[in-house]
Amino acid sequence: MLASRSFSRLATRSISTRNPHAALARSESHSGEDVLFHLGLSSADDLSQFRDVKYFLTGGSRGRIRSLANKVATTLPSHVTGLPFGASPTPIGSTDRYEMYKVGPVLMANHNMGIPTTAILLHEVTKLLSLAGADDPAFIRLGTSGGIGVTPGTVVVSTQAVNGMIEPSYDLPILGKMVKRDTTLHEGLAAEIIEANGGAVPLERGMTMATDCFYEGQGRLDGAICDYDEAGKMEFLNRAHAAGVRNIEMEATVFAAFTKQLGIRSAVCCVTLLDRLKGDQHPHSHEEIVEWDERPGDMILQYLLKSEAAAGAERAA
Ligand SMILES: O=P(O)(O)O[C@@H]1C[C@H](O)[C@@H](CO)O1
Ligand SMILES: O=c1cc[nH]c(=O)[nH]1
Repeated sequence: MLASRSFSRLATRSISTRNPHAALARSESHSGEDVLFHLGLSSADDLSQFRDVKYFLTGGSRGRIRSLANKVATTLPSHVTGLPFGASPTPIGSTDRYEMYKVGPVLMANHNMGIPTTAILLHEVTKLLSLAGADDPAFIRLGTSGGIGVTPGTVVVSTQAVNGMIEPSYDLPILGKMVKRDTTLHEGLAAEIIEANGGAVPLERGMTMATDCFYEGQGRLDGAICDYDEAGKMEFLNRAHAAGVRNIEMEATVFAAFTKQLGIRSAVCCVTLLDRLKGDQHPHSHEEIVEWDERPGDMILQYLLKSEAAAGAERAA
């Protein structure tokens, strides 16, 4: 039995940006509107359809997000999605850089690969939801990763993100100075996701390392350039494991730091496609990889169902 208190959504607050110069920047745009350039939307559009967004789900691949949007549409009850039976979600805005869907209170978009494209999406989606006046939406990244000492197919629900130096920090050069930001994730949201999963998808808690390179940054020996050896790679991976890192991907630091800075509840849930202590190339079948790729999304569907049921019960009480 779920403690409905842990899923409570009654005490909410609007998502907000933190930029005292926003009005000035807007007055400089040729039409006076705030353009969300990569989403293909602007403050001049009717953004009221985003006011009810309670969850923003993102992951690298557009195919994963498209498939997730369809699953959300068929899994959540129609009084939540607002979609007629059999309707398929269609992309919103420009699909040139990102593909974005909205199904009832669930907004979904792919972020592509790596920190820079994820940062752009986070800025523009946060501005979008702030302009729309959305209340306290949770941001969740659903991705793939390389495990460290973890059985492939396991979803790691991150406790904290660390950078490629195994430090709990997102480092961004701003105005010629290195700015370091805290990468702590929201404990309560992770606990709700794990509780809702109820053991259906194999999961572990652990730190997630985000690197700026899939090959050298993750200590792979199979890139086009490699200036270290097997012993150096294993020393790095074992050091990361000893520090509590259980998987490696390429976005968790910016995701954690950005959301933490704006007080947005966030979680990172990435399935491990291989155990990096055993190799660098994906040794598993295409079918297994496809099935594992969907696991974080399937886990989050359970969370959405429980969270929406609790919200409905609270409204009725
Ligand atoms: O969400 P995805 O599966 O894209 O996350 C990981 C990290 C990189 O974006 C990519 C590398 O293969 O997969
Ligand atoms: O090893 C892996 C697998 C997926 N994504 C990564 O970043 N690394």
